[in-house]
Amino acid sequence: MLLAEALFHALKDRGAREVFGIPGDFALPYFKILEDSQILPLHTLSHEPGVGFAADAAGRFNSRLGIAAVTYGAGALNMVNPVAQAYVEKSPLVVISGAPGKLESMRGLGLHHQVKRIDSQYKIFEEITCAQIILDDAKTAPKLIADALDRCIEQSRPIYIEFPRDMVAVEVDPVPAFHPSCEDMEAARACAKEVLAHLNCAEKPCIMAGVEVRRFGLEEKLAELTHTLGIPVVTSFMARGILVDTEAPLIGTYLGLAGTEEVRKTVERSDGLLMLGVILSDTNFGVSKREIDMRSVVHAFDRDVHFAHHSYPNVPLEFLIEAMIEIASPLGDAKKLPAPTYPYGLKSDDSAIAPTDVACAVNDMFVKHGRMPIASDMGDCLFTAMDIENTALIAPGYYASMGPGVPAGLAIQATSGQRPLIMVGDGAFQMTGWELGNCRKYGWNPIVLLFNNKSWEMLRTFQPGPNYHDLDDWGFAAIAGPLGGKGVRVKTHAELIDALEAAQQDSSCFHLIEIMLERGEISQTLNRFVNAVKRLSVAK
Ligand SMILES: Cc1ncc(Cc2csc(CCOP(=O)(O)OP(=O)(O)O)c2C)c(N)n1
Ligand SMILES: [Mg+2]
Repeated sequence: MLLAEALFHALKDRGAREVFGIPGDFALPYFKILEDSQILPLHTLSHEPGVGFAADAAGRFNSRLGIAAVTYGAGALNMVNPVAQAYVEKSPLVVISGAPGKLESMRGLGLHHQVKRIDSQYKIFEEITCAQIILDDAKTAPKLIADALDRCIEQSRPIYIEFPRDMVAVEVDPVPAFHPSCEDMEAARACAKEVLAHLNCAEKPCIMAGVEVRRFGLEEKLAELTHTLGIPVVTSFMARGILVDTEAPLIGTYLGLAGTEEVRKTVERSDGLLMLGVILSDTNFGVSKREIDMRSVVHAFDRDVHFAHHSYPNVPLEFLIEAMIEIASPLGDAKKLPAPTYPYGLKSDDSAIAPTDVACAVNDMFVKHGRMPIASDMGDCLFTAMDIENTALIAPGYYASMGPGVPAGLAIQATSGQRPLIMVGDGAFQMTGWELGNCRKYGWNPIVLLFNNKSWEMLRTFQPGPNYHDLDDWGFAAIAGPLGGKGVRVKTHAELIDALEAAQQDSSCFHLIEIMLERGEISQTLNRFVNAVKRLSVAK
């Protein structure tokens, strides 16, 4: 078969459901084979940052591979930021970049889209991917692809595939099937026994579930384990939106001083905290009132399990949880643990809207129409999402780049068929919100909540005063129509409630609800977060 077909079959066999991309002359040959072969559907978007955010989100949502296909130089380097975000937030993103053919790179001419040297792009992607390959040899290409894709899956991190345009149609053998690296189930059982003994000795055991639980598709298994154990389960900030509709005794999301006191005390006062797949980042732990004593923590991450003074190497999270399920017995009573609480019942009146009112209105809408998956951008919209009842959430909770909101929402619908709720600030919408213009051709119809405070408000809360936080009023609602959707600007509770209901009643296109907020009007969670950061930075 053709090398490009072998690559696309390998991606599909390992769970990829679609490709997001923008072609260029170095990529046209493999794009043509992608279209002709119909192995995977192609969704083109308008700007490579959107392609990267969308492909990353598709992978996160399905716990499968996300595929971004671009051209050399101007395309691939335009996508560095989203790939970096995928790397630190552990997303299995596959970057395919077209590239010059063997002969043209030997003519001694500077090629268009080339930077310093022909391999400059490869070197840049070495810094933000866990594996990099160049498909320049028909004999070795199938095995190279198999090994790189398997590392993408097992490490849940991006990989880089450089595809010279004179190689796409060479005849090759099929790519070998997924082959897990050796895992020692006996080591996992020994580790599980020690973890459970550790929890058993603790007076206040607690489990914190992190992003790896989602990335490796372990929510059901973790729910089974934690329901048996009957001890409190929290998610990290990054992992908000997992364990939805499961029997896990989930008491909330750990946000340190920015979250609820009950969750904070349960975590920070635990003498037996088990962290499963949790990224040790400032956004997950930066506003802890009390440093978590890592000597009493067991931390399973990146295929290692760390105790205070020793570790078990190469114990995948799936194997550890399986081994714990085999021998787990109750340590507490799940029924006695408190469930998270959320705001409901927004009054339909002429009051001005505050961010927390948006969460309230969305919760009311979910009660009436059913929950929706949420894609959130960085900004107060993400902190507001913490007050929305637990539902699948794709958000940049660690690397914290602006821009993923709209592309991620489109990806959720492309890859799952579910109508998403997108939450985005006006600043972030100015960056990638225009991808909504692609909804009509693909029949996507997200409901978009645009928090318009005419401001980079998050930055203003950290640094009040300068005018450079002020944004102009772009009148976003009026732009929705020409982009193929419907837009409405809302200023009161009643207008917001009516706009949400209208959007629910009309699935013919995307609905952009431009929510006007006063500058300085921020969510309670962001307010607690900023106060905690300020207090802790003074205290140190
Ligand atoms: C790609 C990128 N460039 C700059 C920044 C830095 C930043 C973090 S938050 C923020 C303001 C966001 O404004 P928005 O109106 O979207 O939301 P809100 O604060 O609620 O009003 C900026 C500029 C980040 N994170 N990513
Ligand atoms: Mg704003």
